[in-house]
Amino acid sequence: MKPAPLKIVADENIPALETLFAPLGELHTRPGRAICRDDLLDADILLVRSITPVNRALLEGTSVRFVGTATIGTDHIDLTALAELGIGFSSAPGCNADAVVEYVLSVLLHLAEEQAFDLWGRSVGIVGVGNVGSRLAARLQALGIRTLLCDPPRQRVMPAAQAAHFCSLEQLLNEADIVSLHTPLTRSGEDATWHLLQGKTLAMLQPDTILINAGRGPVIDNRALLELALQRDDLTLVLDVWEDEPAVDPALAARVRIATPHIAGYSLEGKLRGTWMLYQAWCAFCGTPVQQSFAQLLPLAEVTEMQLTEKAGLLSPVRMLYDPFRDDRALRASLAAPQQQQKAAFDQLRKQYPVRREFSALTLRLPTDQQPIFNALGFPVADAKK
Ligand SMILES: NC(=O)C1=CN([C@@H]2O[C@H](COP(=O)(O)OP(=O)(O)OC[C@H]3O[C@@H](n4cnc5c(N)ncnc54)[C@H](O)[C@@H]3O)[C@@H](O)[C@H]2O)C=CC1
Ligand SMILES: O=C(O)C(=O)[C@H](O)COP(=O)(O)O
Repeated sequence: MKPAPLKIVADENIPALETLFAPLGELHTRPGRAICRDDLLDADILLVRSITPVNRALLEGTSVRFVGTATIGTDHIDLTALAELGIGFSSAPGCNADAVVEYVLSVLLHLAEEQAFDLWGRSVGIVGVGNVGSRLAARLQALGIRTLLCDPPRQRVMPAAQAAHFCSLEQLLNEADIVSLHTPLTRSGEDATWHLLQGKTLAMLQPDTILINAGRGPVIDNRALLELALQRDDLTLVLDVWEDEPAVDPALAARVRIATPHIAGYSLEGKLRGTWMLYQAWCAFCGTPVQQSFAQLLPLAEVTEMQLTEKAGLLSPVRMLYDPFRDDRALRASLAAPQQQQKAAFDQLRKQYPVRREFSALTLRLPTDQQPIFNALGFPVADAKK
């Protein structure tokens, strides 16, 4: 008897499923929030994004053998239940880390222009120095911008010489002009990040601080943040993630300078890399050869080169690739809809997100003396065409 084809159940918003997973068996796509146990009774593989809670109730009694999440974050996955049920698992570590870094860099350059401050005179405190945080630090340091790093779990396991470059959360909040959060969301243990910033820690923010959260919403107590924002109009808040997603508190959004719908990681490269990593993980899990290539997934960018004159500032190529105010306007427009439609609108903005390319997709042609700084920002550079 012919073996039954593999059954793959996947979130419909995972790109490149047709290319990478359809050849492996029967592909069934579903809205991520609707995936339920009945869908999985005879499934082999479950592929999700961050909006599907994956736990014992979803999986027990099904035939799922492998779960993949096309995301960096794993706070929606009960890893203990998966291990106890003997189900293989993979996330996609680092898949969209560069996209998040570029979101933060773009936000900072846009705010520096809007508020007329010198970014080189400010220090950036990075909380969580993993894939995202370390890459952000590397680009800022290459640009010559001062960073403060806080990552107690990493610091504890480092040689003393390296650990000395790290500081406590309190020191960071006391000294940084800009605070950017890049921890996972964890709810237990000595490094738990749930409400890492709450009344007491939020009160440590220095005057005129820019606070960015492109990690997970509940890392900041959003009610405490609103209370603080109502008292302190010196703070500039940038939120990509919200405590009760897909709901956004309109009162908080009104106090936030840049409000975006959890899209910091949504570069085309980042999304495709996520699916690609799951495909590779599945092949490794079942010992089959990798038969596709990542290169085939990634289309050439619409614009691959840009000529810059001597006078061009850092913002011009950055803005061309990613303008965070575009996403801010779209989210605010969705908040004008009747309340019962707002959550669906948040999901819709993410589902229909326009193509956004990473800095690596755009080669800048510019005078030799300008090349190092643009290169430090993350762009490939080449000599200007005569
Ligand atoms: N807004 C978005 O679109 C995206 C958000 N994310 C979020 O960003 C998070 C971080 O991503 P990665 O850097 O790739 O993860 P990672 O796992 O590489 O790094 C996280 C770092 O945070 C540190 N950490 C843990 N607890 C901490 C604490 N209490 N204080 C300070 N540091 C702590 C860890 O030691 C680790 O070094 C993800 O877990 C995900 O939730 C990731 C991608 C896109
Ligand atoms: O990778 C992560 O972690 C993220 O936060 C993703 O960018 C979130 O994307 P979705 O899975 O929610 O589409």
